[in-house]
Amino acid sequence: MREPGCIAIDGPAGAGKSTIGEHLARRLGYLYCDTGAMYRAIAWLALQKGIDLNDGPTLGKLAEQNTILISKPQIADGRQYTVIIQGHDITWDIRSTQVGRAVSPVSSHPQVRSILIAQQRAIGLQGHIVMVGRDIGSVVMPDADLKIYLTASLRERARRRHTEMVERMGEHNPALPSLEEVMSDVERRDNTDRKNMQPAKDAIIIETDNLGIEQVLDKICHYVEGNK
Ligand SMILES: Nc1ncnc2c1ncn2[C@@H]1O[C@H](COP(=O)(O)OP(=O)(O)OP(=O)(O)O)[C@@H](O)[C@H]1O
Ligand SMILES: Nc1ccn([C@@H]2O[C@H](COP(=O)(O)O)[C@@H](O)[C@H]2O)c(=O)n1
Repeated sequence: MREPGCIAIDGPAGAGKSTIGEHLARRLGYLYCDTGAMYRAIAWLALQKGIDLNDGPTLGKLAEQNTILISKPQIADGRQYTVIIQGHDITWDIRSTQVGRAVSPVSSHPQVRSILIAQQRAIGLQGHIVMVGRDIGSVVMPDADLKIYLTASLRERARRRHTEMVERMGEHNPALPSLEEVMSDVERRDNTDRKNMQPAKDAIIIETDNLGIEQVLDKICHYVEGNK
């Protein structure tokens, strides 16, 4: 039996896709691709250029005409990878609250999706890869050998994201948003993303509210073993 060539991990914001995806790829010696970074890069560029986030055709052209380069981290500052567009290293900029608020409207346009999905498919077809996103198992790589859909309650996902911000920004930082603010941002994103984040029919759904990172990884590795 063969190893899975592509493992798709989908799910809503804060479900743990990037954390689990990166660890899993390292355990298996696979490539790791976070497709959310590509949508975020286009949202960042749209904000820089002052493009109307409702203007699908212009945003589609922006995605078509700008190459997003995603490479190994190179800089040891906690990044999972480096993202470059138009010569700018935007690895951390794409994690800002502004980009977080712009990315779902940008990704909702079919003109943007069709361009990025084609690029993601080309990456996925290289094989031996863990791809994380919203629609990897359902649309980008419908023939993926293993499809995982990670989820957790809205409150738990917001709590995780807020904890991460406290660690990064410090708990007395005046710019630190409250848990309620983080929760409403995550909820807004869920609502806009809903149409494009349905689990594939053959996805294994893992509820992670009561599971730690290692437990989720062990569960997925169990399915990887079962696929061999
Ligand atoms: N099972 C888990 N238990 C506890 N914390 C977790 C778990 N999985 C991930 N986390 C933590 O939750 C936070 C969000 O995880 P992560 O960034 O991987 O989510 P994501 O699904 O990729 O989110 P997004 O779609 O917004 O990028 C991180 O701080 C991570 O360490
Ligand atoms: N396959 C995907 C991946 C992401 N999106 C959109 O990008 C946003 C940011 O993704 P993160 O994983 O970095 O949070 C996300 O909210 C979606 O709007 C997508 O549509 N498809």
